[in-house]
Amino acid sequence: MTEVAGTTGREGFTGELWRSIESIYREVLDHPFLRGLTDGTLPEECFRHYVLQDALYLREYARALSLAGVRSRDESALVMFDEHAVGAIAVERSLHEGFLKDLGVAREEAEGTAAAPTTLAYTSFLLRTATLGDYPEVLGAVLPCYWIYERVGKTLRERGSPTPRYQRWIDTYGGEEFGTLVEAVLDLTDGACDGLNPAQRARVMEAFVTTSRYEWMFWDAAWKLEGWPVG
Ligand SMILES: Cc1ncc(CO)c(N)n1
Repeated sequence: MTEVAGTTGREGFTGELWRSIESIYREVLDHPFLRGLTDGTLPEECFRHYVLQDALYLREYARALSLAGVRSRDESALVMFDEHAVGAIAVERSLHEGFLKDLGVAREEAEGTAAAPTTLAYTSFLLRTATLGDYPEVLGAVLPCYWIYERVGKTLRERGSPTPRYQRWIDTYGGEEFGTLVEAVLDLTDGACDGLNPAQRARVMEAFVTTSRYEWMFWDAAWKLEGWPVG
């Protein structure tokens, strides 16, 4: 193991969670959308689809984080998740001011964009789990949103991109600051899942795997310019 601290090679329950998605994560890194970000071949319309859908995603993700905070018994977790919810909204706004402006997408067009099937399915799953799941399951469901992006950000930063716009996107998630934040969520998850019985742990893992699948699907939907097949 080359990295001592950080979010790789973790022990404990979160380490187990990561090992359960290693094959999904490999498929994420190999996806043509992510390959295209770093070799510069990603068509602009796919990136545009991604950013428009991500703005919609982030609004709902912020709500799921806020619910995670409300559901926590721990005051510092409440503060942390609410800060992250604020952060997600700030990123959503910066997408409008940054990437969408840069891509020539007018605010009205962005606001008139409906959630694609995968965006709706993914955010519905997050919000359902955040409201109806047990608290540890909520943590399992939100964790890949942080962790996969952080690992993807670091890996893509190593690969680099010849396209300045794509490099800017990579830098959003590949920085040290995001890594520190993710580590705090990992530590919280390990603490909250300590003492769960095997059936409870299995449910946390199931939520973790489901979200990880949706992460792959989210990039895949942008790659395919996914829309509703009817209506
Ligand atoms: C789909 C998706 N997952 C995770 C993140 C990171 O917050 C994001 N911006 N978008």
